[in-house]
Amino acid sequence: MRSTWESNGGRDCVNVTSGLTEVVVIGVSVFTVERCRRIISDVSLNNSTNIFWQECPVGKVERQKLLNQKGCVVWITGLSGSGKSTLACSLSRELHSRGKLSYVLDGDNLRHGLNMDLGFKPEDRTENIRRVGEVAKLFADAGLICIASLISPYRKDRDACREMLPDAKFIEVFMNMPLELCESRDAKGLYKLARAGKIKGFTGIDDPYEPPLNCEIKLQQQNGLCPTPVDMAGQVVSYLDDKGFLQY
Ligand SMILES: Nc1ncnc2c1ncn2[C@@H]1O[C@H](COP(=O)(O)OS(=O)(=O)O)[C@@H](OP(=O)(O)O)[C@H]1O
Ligand SMILES: Nc1ncnc2c1ncn2[C@@H]1O[C@H](COP(=O)(O)OP(=O)(O)O)[C@@H](O)[C@H]1O
Repeated sequence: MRSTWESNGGRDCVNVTSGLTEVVVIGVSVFTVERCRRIISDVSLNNSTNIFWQECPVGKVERQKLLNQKGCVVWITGLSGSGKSTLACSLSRELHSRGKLSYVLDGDNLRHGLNMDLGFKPEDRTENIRRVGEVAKLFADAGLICIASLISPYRKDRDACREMLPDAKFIEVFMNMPLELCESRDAKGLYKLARAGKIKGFTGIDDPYEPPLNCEIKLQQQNGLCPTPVDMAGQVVSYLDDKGFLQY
């Protein structure tokens, strides 16, 4: 019998040749060398390796000039019923009327297609937000004002999207509406089902919503009244205008 010790990323690994079979011992596990080769091959098939970035002669700058605007992502977060979709539509309409190109990525809608394989477990929500962040980044690169409206309840997931979009191109809009207001609206009857225990893990009821710590725009009630969707869209448009996104 022959054996050799090798370092394996900090873990010890012993390669043993006994009779006809060469095996690899990692910790308490024993693998045949053939099995190890298959694992390594699977890893390199599952993770993209040997890939190269392709440049194109028409780039973001050219697209932005054509559109006379700068690509960015307006990320609307808040409880179910806080008015995310309503604001997204109102904002999109207002931008359109000013001749600015936008596109709405709505959580509910994306769960009918791109994200139809995902549920509402924390890891599914994280993957949901990651995918939408990547898609939003592509839209911003295309030069559009991308409006993403998702509950996006976990701060770390929203922050990960922010990191994908440097240079202040990620504009987080927090619908800071009290749970009582959202629940009283209950446009889809989901709060009622969640209170009755018929939906588990509902945001704000038995799953957490982590409010942003430093968002760009916070929308809330004033003197107990919710601003109209048009007023709220106006606040976001003013922000985009001030920051120079509505021209090139
Ligand atoms: N468990 C649970 N928790 C929260 N919401 C639920 C749940 N189950 C279904 N729904 C409906 O799904 C919509 C939220 O989808 P999102 O993709 O925005 O959610 S998340 O960002 O991944 O948390 C949400 O839409 P909005 O009401 O527009 O927010 C709900 O209609
Ligand atoms: N600014 C607002 N003022 C009054 N009602 C609103 C406002 N925004 C939304 N609503 C109402 O609240 C309900 C939930 O709005 P919605 O946009 O679907 O929320 P979300 O997308 O966050 O679930 C709808 O019935 C909508 O008409």
